[in-house]
Order: sequence, then structure tokens, then C-alpha cells
Amino acid sequence: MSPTAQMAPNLVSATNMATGLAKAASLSSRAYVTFLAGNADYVKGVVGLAKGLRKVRSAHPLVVAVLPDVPEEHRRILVSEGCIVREIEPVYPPENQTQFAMAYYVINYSKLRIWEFVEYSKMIYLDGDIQVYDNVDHLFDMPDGYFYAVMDCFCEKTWSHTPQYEIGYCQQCPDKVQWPAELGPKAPLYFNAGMFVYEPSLSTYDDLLKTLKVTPPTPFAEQDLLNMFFREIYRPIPPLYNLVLAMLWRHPENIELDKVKVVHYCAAGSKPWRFTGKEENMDREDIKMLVKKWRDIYNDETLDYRRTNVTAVEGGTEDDAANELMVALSEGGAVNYITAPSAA
Ligand SMILES: O=c1ccn([C@@H]2O[C@H](COP(=O)(O)OP(=O)(O)O)[C@@H](O)[C@H]2O)c(=O)[nH]1
Ligand SMILES: OC[C@H]1O[C@H](O[C@@H]2[C@@H](O)[C@H](O)[C@@H](O)[C@H](O)[C@@H]2O)[C@H](O)[C@@H](O)[C@H]1O
Ligand SMILES: [Mn+2]
Repeated sequence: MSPTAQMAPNLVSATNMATGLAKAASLSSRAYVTFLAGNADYVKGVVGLAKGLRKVRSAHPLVVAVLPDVPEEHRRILVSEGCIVREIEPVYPPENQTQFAMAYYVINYSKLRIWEFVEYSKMIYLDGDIQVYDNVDHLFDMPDGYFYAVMDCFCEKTWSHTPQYEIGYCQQCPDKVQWPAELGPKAPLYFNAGMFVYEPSLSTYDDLLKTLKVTPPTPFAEQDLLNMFFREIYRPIPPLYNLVLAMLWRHPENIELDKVKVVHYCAAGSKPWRFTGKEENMDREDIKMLVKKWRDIYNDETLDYRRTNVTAVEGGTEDDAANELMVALSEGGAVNYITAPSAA
């Protein structure tokens, strides 16, 4: 008797289901993607992001591009949270004397590897210090051929190296201080590279790397490179899709906090998993509320992949074997499906 025939009837239908899911996944070929480097605490950011996407019932998986220095234990944690872990080789900028705005930004050039994930037709990149509080799957349906991201703000000290910072110009309030003629033509709109909607492509990846090789590195590393590279097809989307926290004190008139869907914890001292509240602006009530919001999801065990994945088993339904199969396979790293949480 063939092995398949020996399998319990439930398991056979479960295998068919897993195959069907694989086909569905490749057909839909859309995913969220984030980037993880090092063996420190950013893995907590990625776990929080995986749980946040599950809480808003996103229909798409989360791929995590990990550098070789991410330890096996962190990779196991991510797989147990339903993530698809993909190791990438680092990408380094040309030798240079540039002072990056943050010394560690040099590792962020490795983010460029996500253009090689061509098994997906469209992806939404999210930094590991981002949380999604409302479903944003609809962003995948925007017209192809553009690069969608939220405009950044130039008012933080991290921008003090720029001429526009000197004169107090910011694209968030272009009428407050006019762009001075002596600075030449007005700079194109500039996006924050913590969140963007893009289409993986090997030819784009090759062009990006060729451009990188001949472009002197600049303070905001890969974010500056991406802004230059995609300036013709960049389309701004509203700040509710990537709230750069500094907007709360720099341009509150541009923000309706209760409508914000995605929060980017990029202000100094705002990483929720290591928040002390001591840095400038970190004693604000809205900041403390947003950090608590992040922690509530991170600590919510009902959002853990295994619990959301196996709750159907308790009901003793036909899906039991399917769930058990997928949990078993995901533990083995063979299948990494994020099943949409049970309707309940
Ligand atoms: O030690 C690090 C530093 C950065 N990152 C990743 O690189 C992204 C960009 O860095 P960060 O968010 O700290 O930059 P910011 O948005 O705060 O300028 C992070 O969100 C992580 O996804 C990481 O994994 N480990
Ligand atoms: O490597 C360059 C980084 O540039 C951006 O971070 C900056 C930028 O947002 C500034 O405008 C803020 O002032 C600053 O706080 C913040 O760190 C991206 O968020 C990050 O993912 C990464 O690309
Ligand atoms: Mn960030």
C-alpha cells in the first residue's frame, strides 16, 4: 500500500490543503517583508510586527530578510511566530569617510537584497521598529510601476548636516520657509525608507547595486540612495501609513493620531522594547500611549502563531489535521504559512 494511502484520511485532505495553500500563496505572490541584522534586541521588533500583522488579519505572510549574524535561536523564534525567514548576504557601500547619521546605518544597505525576492510580485517593506495597527493589505492593490512611501520630515537633529535644516525648510510645511534660490532647484519630495510598497525585480536589483557602487555614501545611507534611484516613480502616500514619530511634535497639524494605521518608532529613545522614557520628547502622553500599544500586542499570547494556528484544533473539527500538519511542518521550517486567525 502506498504511503499516501496509509495516511489517515484527514491527513490526506490536509496535505491537499497545504498544497493548495502553497499554490494560492505563489499565485497571490504578495508579502510583507522586514529586515533583521545582529544578535541584539531588534528581533523583538520583528516578533511584535508579526503579531501586529496577525492581529489586523493581514492575508499575506511576513518574510524576514536576515543577515548571517542573526543567531539560530532568533530565527527559530521568528519561524515559530509564522515568519518566512530568508538569509541574505550583506551589501556594503563603497569605501568612504562619510559620517552616517547613525553609525549603524552602514548595515541598512543590505535592505537592498529584498529586490531579489522575485517569487513575490509585490511586497510592502516595513522596518523592524514599525507596528501595523490597522489592516493595510489594500496598499498591494495600488497601480504597479510606482514606488509608494510616506514623506519624511527634515526637522530632527539627525538632519542638522543639511542646508535645508540650517534655514528651517521642511517639505512637511513648504510654505513656512520658502526654498531659497541659492540652493538651486527645489529638491524632489523625499520619503522615509522605513516603509514602502515596491515590486521585486532582478534587473532593478542589478541597477541599484551598479548605482550603489558609483554613489558616494551619504548620512541616511540606503534611504538617500533609494530616494535618488526612485525619484521619477516615487508617489507619496499619506502619513497615516508610516507615522514618523517626530511628526507629532514637528508637524502635529499634518497628523490625525486616531486615523494612523502604521507607526514608525524611529525617534531617538522610542524603540518600544527598550523604552525608558528619558530621552527628549519621550515623556509625551501620545508617545507613552503608542509604546504601551506596541507592548500590549508584543505581550498578547493569544496573538502567538501557535495559539492562533491551533485554536481550531480544540473544536475537534476536520481542520485539526490541517492545522497540526502546518504547525508540524512550520516547526520543521518546511512550510511557513501564516493562517488567517480563526474568525472567532
Ligand atoms: O541592529 C540593528 C539595526 C537595524 N536593524 C534593522 O534595520 C532597520 C532600520 O534601522 P532603524 O529602524 O533603527 O533606523 P531608524 O528608522 O530608527 O532610523 C530596523 O528597523 C531593523 O529592521 C536591525 O535589524 N538590527
Ligand atoms: O538608514 C537610514 C535610515 O533612515 C530612516 O531613518 C531616519 C529618518 O527617518 C530620519 O528622517 C529621522 O529623523 C530619523 O530619526 C530616522 O532614524 C529610515 O527610517 C530607516 O529605516 C533607515 O532607512
Ligand atoms: Mn526604523
